[in-house]
Amino acid sequence: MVTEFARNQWYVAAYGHEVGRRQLGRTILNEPILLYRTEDGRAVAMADRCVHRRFPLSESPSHLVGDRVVCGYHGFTYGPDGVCVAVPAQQRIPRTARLRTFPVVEQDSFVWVWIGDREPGDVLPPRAPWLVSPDYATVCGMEPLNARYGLLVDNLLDLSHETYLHGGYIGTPEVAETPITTEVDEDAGVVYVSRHMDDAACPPFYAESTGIKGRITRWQDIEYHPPCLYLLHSRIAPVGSPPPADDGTDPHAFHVEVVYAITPSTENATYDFWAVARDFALDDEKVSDFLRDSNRTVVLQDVTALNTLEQVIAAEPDRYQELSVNIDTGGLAARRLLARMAGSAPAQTAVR
Ligand SMILES: NC(=O)c1ccc[n+]([C@@H]2O[C@H](COP(=O)([O-])OP(=O)(O)OC[C@H]3O[C@@H](n4cnc5c(N)ncnc54)[C@H](O)[C@@H]3O)[C@@H](O)[C@H]2O)c1
Ligand SMILES: O=C(O)c1ccc(O)c(O)c1
Ligand code: FES
Ligand SMILES: [Fe+2]
Repeated sequence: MVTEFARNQWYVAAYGHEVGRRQLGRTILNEPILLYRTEDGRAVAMADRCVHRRFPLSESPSHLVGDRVVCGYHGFTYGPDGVCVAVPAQQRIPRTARLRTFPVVEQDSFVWVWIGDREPGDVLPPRAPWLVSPDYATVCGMEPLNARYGLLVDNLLDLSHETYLHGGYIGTPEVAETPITTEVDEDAGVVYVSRHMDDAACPPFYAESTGIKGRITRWQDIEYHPPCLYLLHSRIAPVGSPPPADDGTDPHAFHVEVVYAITPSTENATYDFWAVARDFALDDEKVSDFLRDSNRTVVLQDVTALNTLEQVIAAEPDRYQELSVNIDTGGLAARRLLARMAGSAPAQTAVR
């Protein structure tokens, strides 16, 4: 699986609601990053290391004064552009006293940062509009993973694991039993994996939230925008319901957009951002509470499994042998695109 990082890409650093008038520290692609919001509401990102003696500016007693951040060790003070504006006991400020800043885009409830040695230019992060749409109700969270990000990519691109890891929540026998189709849009660099189950058991995650009592038609349409954004268009309808109409309306079905942002922190740590947006029961707080708790449990089941796998793989000699089968085609396509983005040849593994 993939461990090299794709640089010159957008990565989710935080939810917008996490970035405010107190400093937040996140490490992304091994870069310690300080995040905070200026008094006029702009999210800023800069190196989380004082140029003087490396004290972290996200850690107390470092603190904000207006839009400036004051280092908590000897008082070096920096503006939101990273430039040092004051050092203790002298007027002269060395020209080199400045923090590297990172381009920031706030979009679809995420704070995205650009990590690389080039500027993003007009490249924007991929979209997840449901998370801020009035036509959807969204619950979200983030779990830190003590595992390399490629393990989470593999996990999310192959949902057959739901039958085994997530029984009683989102898994049923039909998920692992139903074959998938995989397509890659090479130009856009997007991987599509679809699994359409015509007649399946309805897992509690959907039975409780939609109120459906019997068996269902269940579509899982994955759209992975490497490196960071994963979308699962989930369509649930009572078995035998009509498909979406030609004009795109789909009144007989329930739709859930399951969004993950996979942000590598270090070689063996990852931020696992998750969000579940639904187009039904919009004002029902009980449904929101249920989906939030249920999805957090699902995420923690994956976190536990992937943390275990990380220990196993970290202890294995390099070039250990994997065996891939049909369910892995999406994950292998993702690895190929990620390796291309990271500028390295993908490790070959034949699908048998
Ligand atoms: N899925 C693929 O294999 C594939 C391949 C290439 C390009 N694309 C492009 O990706 C995008 C999505 O493709 P797709 O095949 O998933 O789209 P689709 O229109 O076939 O719908 C599939 C998914 O979209 C959701 N959906 C359908 N009607 C909806 C409605 N009225 N409201 C809310 N959700 C609804 C359902 O959850 C369903 O799982 C499209 O722009 C398509 O052109 C998809
Ligand atoms: O397949 C699903 O429906 C589904 C729902 C919630 C998740 O967090 C997920 O990973 C998959
Ligand atoms: S380490 Fe920041 S002022 Fe000394
Ligand atoms: Fe999972």
